[in-house]
Amino acid sequence: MADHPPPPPPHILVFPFPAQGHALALLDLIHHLSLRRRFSLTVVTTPKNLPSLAPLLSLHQPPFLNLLVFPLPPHPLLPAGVENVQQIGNAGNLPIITALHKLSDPIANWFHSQPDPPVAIISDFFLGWTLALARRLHIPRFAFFSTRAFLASLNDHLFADVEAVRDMDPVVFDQLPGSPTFKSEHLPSTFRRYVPGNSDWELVREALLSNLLSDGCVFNTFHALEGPYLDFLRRKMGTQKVYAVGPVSLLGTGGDPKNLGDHPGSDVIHWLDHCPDNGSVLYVCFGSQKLMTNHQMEALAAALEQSMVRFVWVVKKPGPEMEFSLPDGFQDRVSGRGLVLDGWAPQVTILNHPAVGGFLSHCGWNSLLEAVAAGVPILGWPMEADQFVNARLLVEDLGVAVKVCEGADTVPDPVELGRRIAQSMSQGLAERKRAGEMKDEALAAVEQGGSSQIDLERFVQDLQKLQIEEKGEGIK
Ligand SMILES: O=c1ccn([C@@H]2O[C@H](COP(=O)(O)OP(=O)(O)O[C@H]3O[C@H](CO)[C@@H](O)[C@H](O)[C@H]3O)[C@@H](O)[C@H]2O)c(=O)[nH]1
Repeated sequence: MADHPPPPPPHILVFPFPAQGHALALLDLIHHLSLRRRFSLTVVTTPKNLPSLAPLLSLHQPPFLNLLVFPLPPHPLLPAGVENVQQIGNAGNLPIITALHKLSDPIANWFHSQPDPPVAIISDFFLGWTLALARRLHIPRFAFFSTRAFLASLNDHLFADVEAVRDMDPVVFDQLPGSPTFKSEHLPSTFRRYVPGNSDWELVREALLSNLLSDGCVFNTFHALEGPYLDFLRRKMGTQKVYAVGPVSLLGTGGDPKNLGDHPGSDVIHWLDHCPDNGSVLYVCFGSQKLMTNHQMEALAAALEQSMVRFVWVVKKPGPEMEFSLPDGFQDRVSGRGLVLDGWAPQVTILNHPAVGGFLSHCGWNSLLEAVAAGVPILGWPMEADQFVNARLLVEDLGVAVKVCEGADTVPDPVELGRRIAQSMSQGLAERKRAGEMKDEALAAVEQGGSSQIDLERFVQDLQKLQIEEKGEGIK
């Protein structure tokens, strides 16, 4: 008897959230899932977000990687043409989440028109409403977290009973591992900005609460960093389908900005190549969406100048036509030891350059993990979102970071910040040794037999079983 042809690869619908700090990590995971052609993935996006998928599309094509493009539904808080949080900063999260929710029906209609519809949805944790969509379509939903496992528990705890913590300060989380305590001003921005009864905010609240009710959760973290929180989530969700697969920046080049044609990175690498290979360069970057005020820029410029350290500083401009405000003559005075880059840099490549030995960061989770994976100590300036909570882990619990400033609107004292920078870049820094140890743990996690590699393979196998279940081939 002739052999049956192999079944087609499982079709999965993937829905990234259009913010670089969310999407790049999921693109790295998509890249990994697309390798060896084990899946047929359909990625939901909007027209203006297509360029950010270019690196992925240069590596994978249909039928293994497909796009499903919808115009972004309008929202009164979204200026025309804005489709990504990077364009308007953190305040863009709410209207973009709400606008994307309106794609529920169009996606369901598309699903029903497919000869081979998806057997699962993998979607960003800001898109928790996709759980209701998945239930409608009778398929499982896996939440992808571009941030840490602890944040999932924290958000769930905060939004489950808002009143219980509303007036508490500090807030004690005695049901979470380690019973952490945070000042209320350090809690995630989504919670601090939440307006009870407002329909957009209620959607966000429900979406965040849907994550731990989903069929599984995938985290850009690794066991050695967050073991107790991952175990807590497995108990809370009552499933082993909690996968820690990070650092995803080590998985491949799915979202690596160095592949983007309009963000050339060769000049900065060339510049770094001419610096001594001794970790003497400080890399300064505050993620993809934080726009600093002129006063903050001036203070930081003065601090960098006074520190006398070598540096690469990525400066985000207020608009394509606008200039950033640096003190007069600054670039001339730091010429040869400081490089200012306009808007975007190949961060992962820079962090892994041997000349780089420190990272002044806002403590966005991806930046932190990328620094950990590169063994670079962090000089933390947490500002908003989950950044205070992340800084706590890196500074107090793991000892790979020092805090040099805090607050989204803070204008640091240049003399003090310059002194802290100079001190932190010294070779004797204890955090430098710890960063080297954490790097070894991160690399071990993604190697064959490592915790993240095992979880990734579990995830792949669990997704493949769905196809077999769907085709009625016997997995119970
Ligand atoms: O010039 C740049 C700037 C950023 N990046 C990349 O962009 C990502 C930025 O992510 P992250 O460090 O997490 O910062 P944000 O863009 O600010 O991310 C948002 O989303 C994260 C979670 O997904 C949160 O942890 C942050 O607090 C929140 O601000 C990282 O992969 C960086 O490598 C570059 O490659 N080049």
